[in-house]
Amino acid sequence: MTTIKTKKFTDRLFENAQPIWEKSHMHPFVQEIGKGTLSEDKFIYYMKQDYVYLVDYSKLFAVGVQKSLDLKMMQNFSKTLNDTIHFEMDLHRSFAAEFGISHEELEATEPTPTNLAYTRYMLNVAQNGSLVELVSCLLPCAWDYWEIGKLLRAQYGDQMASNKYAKWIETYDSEEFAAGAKWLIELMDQLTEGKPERELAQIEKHFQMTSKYEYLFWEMNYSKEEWPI
Ligand SMILES: Cc1ncc(CO)c(N)n1
Repeated sequence: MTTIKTKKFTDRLFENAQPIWEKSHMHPFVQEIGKGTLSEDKFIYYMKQDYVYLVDYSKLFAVGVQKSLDLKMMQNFSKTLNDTIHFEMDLHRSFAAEFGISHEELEATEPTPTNLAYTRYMLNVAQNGSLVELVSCLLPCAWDYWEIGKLLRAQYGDQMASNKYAKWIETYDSEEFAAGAKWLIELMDQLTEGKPERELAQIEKHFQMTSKYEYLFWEMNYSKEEWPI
């Protein structure tokens, strides 16, 4: 007897996003983190922008708590919120300390046009859309960072001892970070089960859009985008 494995909705999301994700994976900013050759000024710029990004990103999990369908889901959203503001942002705080940047300076960072557009897009969907639409915005951030963590470990794992950004790779390749990404993938499949194509297409639109913003974020860091006025 042969069993037919039905394709999950997240398999479709993953496959269709590959052209965008691959552009992120090949981006010089990502590759130079992997090699440890990225200039410190670019990395510091990124840590500061990412810190204020994560403040808003965390709020999406808080909206998830509010929109949860049951207590288990609430626990998962609040755990991921907690992991983001403590575990993940500790990475930024420890790199900042290494580079002589205070917590106050980190928090006072003015988001750039790209950063602001990205977080406003997600917050708008979170506040005006459904739970599954919110998850479609959260997912590429968590999933592709996990992919990048695994990829850089596979590509440059043998050079980690001399890489000053090793802690970054270790964070996104960690069990803790993977657990959050895996939970969001499962949640997406659970919430989309039996949904009509019209709704799936809307969800995929958010997934693709936030994937594109992920790419733009790498680009923004590499060019150290600033407000022109
Ligand atoms: C821009 C961006 N996307 C995703 C993550 C992973 O949480 C992050 N730290 N920053």
